[in-house]
Amino acid sequence: MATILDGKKIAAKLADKVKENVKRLNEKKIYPTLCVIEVGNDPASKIYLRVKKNLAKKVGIKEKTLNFPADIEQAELINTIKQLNDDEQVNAIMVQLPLPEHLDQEKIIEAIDPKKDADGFHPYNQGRLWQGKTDIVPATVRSVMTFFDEYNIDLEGKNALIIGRSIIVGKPLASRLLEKNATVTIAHSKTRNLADLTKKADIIVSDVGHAHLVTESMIKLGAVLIDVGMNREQGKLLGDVDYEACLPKASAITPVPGGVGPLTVASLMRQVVILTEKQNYGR
Ligand SMILES: Nc1nc2c(c(=O)[nH]1)N[C@@H](CN(C=O)c1ccc(C(=O)N[C@@H](CCC(=O)O)C(=O)O)cc1)CN2
Repeated sequence: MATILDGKKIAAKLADKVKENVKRLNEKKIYPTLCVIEVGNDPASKIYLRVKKNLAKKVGIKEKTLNFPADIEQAELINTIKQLNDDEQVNAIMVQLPLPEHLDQEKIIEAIDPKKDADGFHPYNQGRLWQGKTDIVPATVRSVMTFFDEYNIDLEGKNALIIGRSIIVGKPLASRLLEKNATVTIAHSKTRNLADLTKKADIIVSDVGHAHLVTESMIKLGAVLIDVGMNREQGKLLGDVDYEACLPKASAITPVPGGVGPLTVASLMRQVVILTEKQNYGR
């Protein structure tokens, strides 16, 4: 039976640490501030933003959300980001994804000052990550790596399969796993015979948004399964991994909900503190 990797427990531990970090900054009259940009009224984003707001308040991070209508013009959004880049009261900026289709996500992310890039999605920070500089890391990637640390899951020489090649998870995670000396494969929508790859994997991280894509017959005995997928079906939240069926065969597994999600939000708060500390280095 697999060890259940408890995202809520690890998130609470990380949040306590972040709260201490914030207290220390406050003693120097530094008040970490996160500005969140929300475009439109996507129901799932609303849930995630509420979780972020609540945790920011709990750990003492100042948070303000700017909500724009779904039909906002790209130039106006980029202009707002530029103003936030210049605002000394703002330490960290993030744009909640997904964005409405008429907006160019790449251009919007590129408008964020890399020094205030809470998500670590800016090409400059993604490039630094590939060079092994691990201070600014996308929150979901930080969350996945924290599970390996907290549960002493050794990565050296292991076959790690990432399913999904987004800049939010798949690509930056590959660089972190390589740093830890795993042998990394990235599968994606055009991959043939996915099961051939999953059966050889010691570690599988799935982020494709396809409910129960990874089944019991596709994994090897003792595999570590990290499920980033979040699929809402008939009011239920399901992961990319068939959790119940894989539980007896895996050695460790994250549940959905209660796995990667909560730890991602705590990791974002950690990232806000890191950005604030870097901006105030020497104070
Ligand atoms: N700018 C960003 N946009 C998005 C990101 C991101 O990292 N940056 N990731 C996801 C959404 N996300 C954070 O923004 C996120 C997803 C899930 C959770 C979470 O706590 N999930 C709970 C379940 C909550 C529910 O009931 O739906 C869980 O897994 O237990 C938090 C944040 C896409 N966009």
